[in-house]
Amino acid sequence: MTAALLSAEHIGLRRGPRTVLKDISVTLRAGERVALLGPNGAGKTSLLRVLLGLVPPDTGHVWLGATRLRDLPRQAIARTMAYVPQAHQMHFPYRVRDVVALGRIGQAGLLRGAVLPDTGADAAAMSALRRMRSEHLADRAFPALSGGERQAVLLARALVQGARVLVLDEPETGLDWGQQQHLAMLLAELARQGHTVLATTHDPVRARERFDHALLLRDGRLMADGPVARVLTDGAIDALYTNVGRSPEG
Ligand SMILES: Nc1ncnc2c1ncn2[C@@H]1O[C@H](COP(=O)(O)OP(=O)(O)OP(=O)(O)O)[C@@H](O)[C@H]1O
Repeated sequence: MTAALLSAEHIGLRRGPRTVLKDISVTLRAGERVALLGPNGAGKTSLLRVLLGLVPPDTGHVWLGATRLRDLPRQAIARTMAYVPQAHQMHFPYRVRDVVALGRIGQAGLLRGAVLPDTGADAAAMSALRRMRSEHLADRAFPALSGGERQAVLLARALVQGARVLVLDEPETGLDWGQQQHLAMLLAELARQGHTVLATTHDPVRARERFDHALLLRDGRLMADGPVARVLTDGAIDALYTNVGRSPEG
C-alpha cells in the first residue's frame, strides 16, 4: 500500500460549547480521490481546516508524511497542500494567467514584499493551465468565467503552488452536469499523476462513481472510512442523512 501523505490522529475540536470534531483519525495516500460526506453541520469544513493546518485541533495531531503539521512553517505546508475554495470569491478582474501565477507567491522568497511573482511564473502558469486543459482561458478575466472554468483555473493555481494534496470544499456546487463531468475528469487525471484529492460533496451517488475512497462524518464523528463500493451503500447513505441532530451532544 502507498505510504500516507497526510494523516490525522484522534482529532478533537471544540467551538464554544460545541464539540465539532470527535476523535477523528484518517489517512490520505498518494493518488487517491477521497470524498468527505455528511449532513449540513456534520463538521466537514472544520475537518478540512484542521487538515490544512488553518485551525489547530484541541486534541490529536495532523501529520504531513513523518512531520507534525504544527512543526512546519506555513510555506512548507503551502508547497504540499492547496485549498481550492468554492470558486466565486474573487471580484477584481485579474487575468486568468495572473491568478494562476499567484500560486508561486507561497514559494521561497516570494512572500516578503513581492506582489507579483517571478519571471518563471507566467511559464509555470501556462504549463499548469495546459495540464488543466484551460490554456484557452489564459487572457480572460477571472470573474467573467463560468463556475467550472474557475474550478479548473484554481486547480491550475494549486499545481503552480506545487501542492500534492488538493483540498476542495464542495467543488461541484453551481456546476451544470457537463462542467461536473469535466471537473471529475480533471480530478481523475490529477490522481493518476499522483496527487491526492480530498473533496467534500453532498452527492453520495455521484461520489460512488467519481471517488476512490469515502469518509462519512456525522455529528463530528467518523462513521465510516473505506473504498466507495464498501462505504457508500444505500443503507449507509440512508443512515448518514436520517434523523440528523438527534444524537446526544458530546
Ligand atoms: N467558529 C465557529 N464557532 C462556533 N461554531 C462553529 C464554528 N465553526 C463551525 N461551527 C459549528 O461546527 C459545526 C460544524 O460546522 P462545519 O461548517 O464544519 O460543518 P459542515 O459539515 O461543513 O456543514 P455544511 O455542509 O453545512 O457546510 C456546525 O454546527 C457549526 O455551527
